[in-house]
Amino acid sequence: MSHTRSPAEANPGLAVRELNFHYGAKTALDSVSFDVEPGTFCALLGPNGAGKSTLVSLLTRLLVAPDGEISVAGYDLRRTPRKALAKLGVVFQQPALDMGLTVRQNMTYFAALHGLPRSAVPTRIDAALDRLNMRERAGERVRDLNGGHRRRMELARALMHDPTVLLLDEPTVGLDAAARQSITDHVHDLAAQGLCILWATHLTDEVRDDDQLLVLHRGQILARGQTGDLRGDHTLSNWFLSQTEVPA
Ligand SMILES: Nc1ncnc2c1ncn2[C@@H]1O[C@H](COP(=O)(O)OP(=O)(O)OP(=O)(O)O)[C@@H](O)[C@H]1O
Repeated sequence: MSHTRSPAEANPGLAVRELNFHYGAKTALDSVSFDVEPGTFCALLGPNGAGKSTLVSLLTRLLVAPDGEISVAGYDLRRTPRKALAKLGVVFQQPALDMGLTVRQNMTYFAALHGLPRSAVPTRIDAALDRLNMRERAGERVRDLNGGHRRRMELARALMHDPTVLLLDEPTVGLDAAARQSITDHVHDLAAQGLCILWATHLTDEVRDDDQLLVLHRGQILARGQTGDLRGDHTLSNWFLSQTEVPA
């Protein structure tokens, strides 16, 4: 069955149009619209309670919005969910790894969940681990890895099915400064290789001046654009506070 492409589906990366979501009487997202093009690192910056997790849940279809439109790599998430989700990689806030299995065993298990052809799995795993400089860790048990390497493994796992869009929900929670830096560097490299990245965070020091920025506050997009242009002469932290502070 064919259908007319919507404006959102014209974006080969991620497109969101007029998304609303309510928990009972509580509005969590209010007319949220944005685009992230391939080859772009886009930070979704919002204080606690802004609606970031709700948005991630809608993008991954854990929740379904009553209206609005989401398109992943040109596939509408409502009309063609399997195709859209096949183009989406996700790193959730809470690690989901079997500590007793090796890196390769964890990834093999995940490949099966994705329905990747058995014969292709070893090559896919090696390629994904190479992208994160993790191949030499393939035989180690996850419990023996440090927090930074565990996260890198999860990133590699999220890339195994070759997604176009990569979604990360506060991926540096619980990591020390060096590991945080390493993960942010790796994910910027992935954007430079052509991936479309949406990185949800409440930490301004994870955002660079040439990143795209979406500021989410109380369910609404308050600002969008290139980070350096938006912050002007202010530090990002001060500018962000001025955007999101609640008058006393
Ligand atoms: N299950 C729920 N029932 C009712 N309200 C909810 C529920 N989940 C979230 N909310 C509310 O919706 C709003 C958005 O929450 P959400 O968790 O999406 O924000 P967030 O930006 O991810 O915050 P955090 O960084 O603290 O996780 C908040 O006001 C929150 O209290």
